[in-house]
Amino acid sequence: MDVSAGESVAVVGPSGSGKTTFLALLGGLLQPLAGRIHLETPHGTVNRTAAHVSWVLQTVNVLSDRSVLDNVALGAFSDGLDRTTANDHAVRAIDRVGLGEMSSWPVRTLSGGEAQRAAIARAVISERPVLLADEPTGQLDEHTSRHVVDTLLRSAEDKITVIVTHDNSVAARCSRVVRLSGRRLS
Ligand SMILES: Nc1ncnc2c1ncn2[C@@H]1O[C@H](COP(=O)(O)OP(=O)(O)OP(=O)(O)O)[C@@H](O)[C@H]1O
Repeated sequence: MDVSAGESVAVVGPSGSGKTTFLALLGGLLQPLAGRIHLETPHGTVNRTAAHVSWVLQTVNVLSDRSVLDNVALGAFSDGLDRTTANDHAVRAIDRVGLGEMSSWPVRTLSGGEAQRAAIARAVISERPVLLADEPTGQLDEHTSRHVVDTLLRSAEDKITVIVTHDNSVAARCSRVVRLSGRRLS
Protein backbone atom coordinates (compact mmCIF):
# COMPACT_ATOMS: atom_id res chain seq x y z
CA MET A 1 0.00 0.00 0.00
CA ASP A 2 1.35 3.44 -0.94
CA VAL A 3 -0.05 6.50 0.80
CA SER A 4 0.85 10.09 -0.05
CA ALA A 5 0.78 13.18 2.15
CA GLY A 6 -2.72 14.63 2.08
CA GLU A 7 -4.40 11.24 1.78
CA SER A 8 -6.70 9.88 4.46
CA VAL A 9 -7.14 6.13 4.44
CA ALA A 10 -9.90 4.29 6.29
CA VAL A 11 -9.07 0.70 7.29
CA VAL A 12 -12.22 -1.37 7.67
CA GLY A 13 -12.88 -5.06 8.24
CA PRO A 14 -14.39 -7.53 10.68
CA SER A 15 -13.44 -7.64 14.35
CA GLY A 16 -10.22 -9.60 14.77
CA SER A 17 -9.17 -9.19 11.13
CA GLY A 18 -5.98 -7.38 12.13
CA LYS A 19 -6.76 -3.68 11.76
CA THR A 20 -5.11 -2.63 15.03
CA THR A 21 -2.15 -4.91 14.28
CA PHE A 22 -1.80 -3.29 10.85
CA LEU A 23 -1.82 0.17 12.46
CA ALA A 24 0.81 -0.94 15.00
CA LEU A 25 2.98 -2.12 12.09
CA LEU A 26 2.57 1.18 10.24
CA GLY A 27 3.46 3.10 13.41
CA GLY A 28 6.52 1.02 14.22
CA LEU A 29 5.11 -0.43 17.44
CA LEU A 30 5.44 -3.90 15.90
CA GLN A 31 8.03 -5.10 13.42
CA PRO A 32 6.78 -7.03 10.37
CA LEU A 33 7.87 -10.66 9.98
CA ALA A 34 7.83 -10.09 6.22
CA GLY A 35 7.63 -7.04 4.01
CA ARG A 36 8.77 -3.53 4.72
CA ILE A 37 7.22 -0.30 5.95
CA HIS A 38 8.97 2.95 5.24
CA LEU A 39 8.30 6.65 5.14
CA GLU A 40 9.67 9.01 2.50
CA THR A 41 10.49 12.38 4.06
CA PRO A 42 12.14 15.50 2.65
CA HIS A 43 15.24 14.35 4.55
CA GLY A 44 15.30 10.82 3.12
CA THR A 45 13.76 7.42 3.70
CA VAL A 46 12.87 6.47 7.26
CA ASN A 47 12.59 2.80 8.21
CA ARG A 48 11.68 3.37 11.86
CA THR A 49 8.42 5.25 11.69
CA ALA A 50 7.62 5.53 15.42
CA ALA A 51 9.11 9.00 15.96
CA HIS A 52 7.12 10.36 13.02
CA VAL A 53 3.68 9.26 14.14
CA SER A 54 1.03 10.84 16.34
CA TRP A 55 -1.55 8.43 17.73
CA VAL A 56 -5.19 8.36 18.67
CA LEU A 57 -5.52 5.02 20.42
CA GLN A 58 -8.48 2.84 21.36
CA THR A 59 -7.50 3.02 25.03
CA VAL A 60 -7.16 6.73 25.63
CA ASN A 61 -3.53 7.58 26.27
CA VAL A 62 -3.68 10.77 28.29
CA LEU A 63 -2.14 11.95 31.58
CA SER A 64 -5.25 11.82 33.73
CA ASP A 65 -4.14 14.21 36.50
CA ARG A 66 -3.03 16.93 34.10
CA SER A 67 -5.39 19.45 32.52
CA VAL A 68 -6.84 19.08 29.05
CA LEU A 69 -4.66 22.00 27.93
CA ASP A 70 -1.48 20.41 29.35
CA ASN A 71 -2.28 17.09 27.70
CA VAL A 72 -2.93 18.62 24.31
CA ALA A 73 0.01 21.06 24.39
CA LEU A 74 2.49 18.50 25.74
CA GLY A 75 2.80 16.51 22.51
CA ALA A 76 3.58 19.57 20.38
CA PHE A 77 5.89 20.96 23.09
CA SER A 78 7.86 17.74 23.38
CA ASP A 79 8.20 17.69 19.57
CA GLY A 80 10.04 21.00 19.71
CA LEU A 81 7.47 23.81 19.53
CA ASP A 82 8.03 26.56 22.09
CA ARG A 83 5.54 26.52 24.97
CA THR A 84 3.59 29.63 23.86
CA THR A 85 3.08 28.34 20.32
CA ALA A 86 2.22 24.84 21.58
CA ASN A 87 -0.33 26.38 23.98
CA ASP A 88 -1.85 28.57 21.23
CA HIS A 89 -2.25 25.57 18.91
CA ALA A 90 -3.66 23.53 21.78
CA VAL A 91 -6.27 26.16 22.69
CA ARG A 92 -7.52 26.27 19.09
CA ALA A 93 -7.64 22.46 18.76
CA ILE A 94 -9.44 22.11 22.11
CA ASP A 95 -12.07 24.58 20.88
CA ARG A 96 -12.44 22.67 17.62
CA VAL A 97 -13.21 19.41 19.43
CA GLY A 98 -15.71 21.21 21.67
CA LEU A 99 -13.80 21.08 24.96
CA GLY A 100 -13.11 24.82 25.32
CA GLU A 101 -14.91 25.12 28.66
CA MET A 102 -13.05 22.13 30.07
CA SER A 103 -9.59 23.26 29.10
CA SER A 104 -8.34 23.65 32.69
CA TRP A 105 -10.03 20.50 34.01
CA PRO A 106 -7.98 17.41 34.89
CA VAL A 107 -8.60 14.78 32.24
CA ARG A 108 -9.71 12.30 34.93
CA THR A 109 -12.87 14.40 35.39
CA LEU A 110 -13.87 14.01 31.73
CA SER A 111 -16.11 11.34 30.24
CA GLY A 112 -14.53 8.66 28.03
CA GLY A 113 -15.66 10.44 24.88
CA GLU A 114 -14.39 13.81 26.12
CA ALA A 115 -10.99 12.28 26.97
CA GLN A 116 -10.96 10.74 23.50
CA ARG A 117 -11.58 14.19 22.01
CA ALA A 118 -8.64 15.56 24.05
CA ALA A 119 -6.46 12.81 22.56
CA ILE A 120 -7.67 13.80 19.08
CA ALA A 121 -6.87 17.48 19.71
CA ARG A 122 -3.36 16.45 20.79
CA ALA A 123 -2.83 14.40 17.63
CA VAL A 124 -4.10 17.01 15.19
CA ILE A 125 -1.75 19.74 16.41
CA SER A 126 1.23 17.43 16.18
CA GLU A 127 3.66 18.39 13.43
CA ARG A 128 4.49 14.72 12.87
CA PRO A 129 3.74 13.74 9.26
CA VAL A 130 1.72 10.61 10.03
CA LEU A 131 -1.46 10.43 12.10
CA LEU A 132 -2.74 6.97 13.02
CA ALA A 133 -6.13 6.67 14.70
CA ASP A 134 -7.71 3.49 16.05
CA GLU A 135 -11.50 3.81 16.30
CA PRO A 136 -11.28 7.55 17.07
CA THR A 137 -15.05 7.95 17.21
CA GLY A 138 -15.82 4.69 19.04
CA GLN A 139 -17.08 6.48 22.16
CA LEU A 140 -18.76 9.45 20.49
CA ASP A 141 -22.36 10.18 19.55
CA GLU A 142 -23.20 10.79 15.90
CA HIS A 143 -23.14 14.60 16.03
CA THR A 144 -19.85 14.80 18.00
CA SER A 145 -18.35 12.12 15.80
CA ARG A 146 -19.07 14.13 12.65
CA HIS A 147 -17.55 17.24 14.19
CA VAL A 148 -14.42 15.42 15.41
CA VAL A 149 -13.91 13.74 12.04
CA ASP A 150 -14.07 17.25 10.47
CA THR A 151 -11.20 18.24 12.76
CA LEU A 152 -9.22 15.09 12.02
CA LEU A 153 -9.64 15.41 8.27
CA ARG A 154 -8.83 19.12 8.24
CA SER A 155 -5.47 18.26 9.81
CA ALA A 156 -5.11 15.47 7.23
CA GLU A 157 -4.57 17.99 4.43
CA ASP A 158 -0.80 17.87 4.80
CA LYS A 159 -0.36 14.52 6.56
CA ILE A 160 -0.69 10.83 5.96
CA THR A 161 -3.75 9.85 7.98
CA VAL A 162 -4.85 6.27 8.56
CA ILE A 163 -8.05 5.68 10.51
CA VAL A 164 -9.25 2.26 11.66
CA THR A 165 -13.02 2.41 11.92
CA HIS A 166 -16.15 0.30 12.11
CA ASP A 167 -18.23 3.36 11.23
CA ASN A 168 -19.13 3.48 7.54
CA SER A 169 -19.93 7.18 7.70
CA VAL A 170 -16.38 7.88 8.92
CA ALA A 171 -14.88 5.62 6.24
CA ALA A 172 -16.95 7.34 3.53
CA ARG A 173 -15.34 10.68 4.35
CA CYS A 174 -11.77 9.43 3.92
CA SER A 175 -10.10 9.76 0.53
CA ARG A 176 -9.55 6.00 0.34
CA VAL A 177 -11.01 2.91 1.99
CA VAL A 178 -9.06 -0.36 2.33
CA ARG A 179 -10.58 -3.56 3.68
CA LEU A 180 -8.73 -6.15 5.75
CA SER A 181 -10.14 -9.63 5.63
CA GLY A 182 -8.67 -13.10 5.35
CA ARG A 183 -5.28 -11.53 6.16
CA ARG A 184 -5.34 -9.54 2.95
CA LEU A 185 -5.80 -5.86 2.17
CA SER A 186 -8.09 -4.95 -0.69
N1 LIG B 1 0.11 -9.37 20.75
C1 LIG B 1 -0.57 -10.31 20.12
N2 LIG B 1 -0.12 -11.57 20.06
C2 LIG B 1 -0.80 -12.53 19.41
N3 LIG B 1 -1.97 -12.33 18.78
C3 LIG B 1 -2.46 -11.09 18.80
C4 LIG B 1 -1.81 -10.02 19.46
N4 LIG B 1 -2.55 -8.89 19.31
C5 LIG B 1 -3.63 -9.26 18.58
N5 LIG B 1 -3.57 -10.56 18.27
C6 LIG B 1 -4.55 -11.33 17.47
O1 LIG B 1 -4.49 -10.85 16.15
C7 LIG B 1 -5.80 -10.79 15.59
C8 LIG B 1 -6.06 -9.40 15.08
O2 LIG B 1 -6.19 -8.50 16.19
P1 LIG B 1 -6.44 -6.96 15.97
O3 LIG B 1 -6.57 -6.33 17.32
O4 LIG B 1 -5.41 -6.42 15.05
O5 LIG B 1 -7.86 -7.00 15.22
P2 LIG B 1 -8.86 -5.81 14.85
O6 LIG B 1 -9.25 -6.02 13.42
O7 LIG B 1 -8.27 -4.49 15.19
O8 LIG B 1 -10.07 -6.14 15.79
P3 LIG B 1 -11.23 -5.19 16.44
O9 LIG B 1 -12.01 -4.62 15.29
O10 LIG B 1 -12.01 -6.17 17.24
O11 LIG B 1 -10.54 -4.14 17.29
C9 LIG B 1 -6.76 -11.22 16.68
O12 LIG B 1 -7.13 -12.58 16.43
C10 LIG B 1 -5.97 -11.09 17.95
O13 LIG B 1 -6.35 -12.06 18.90
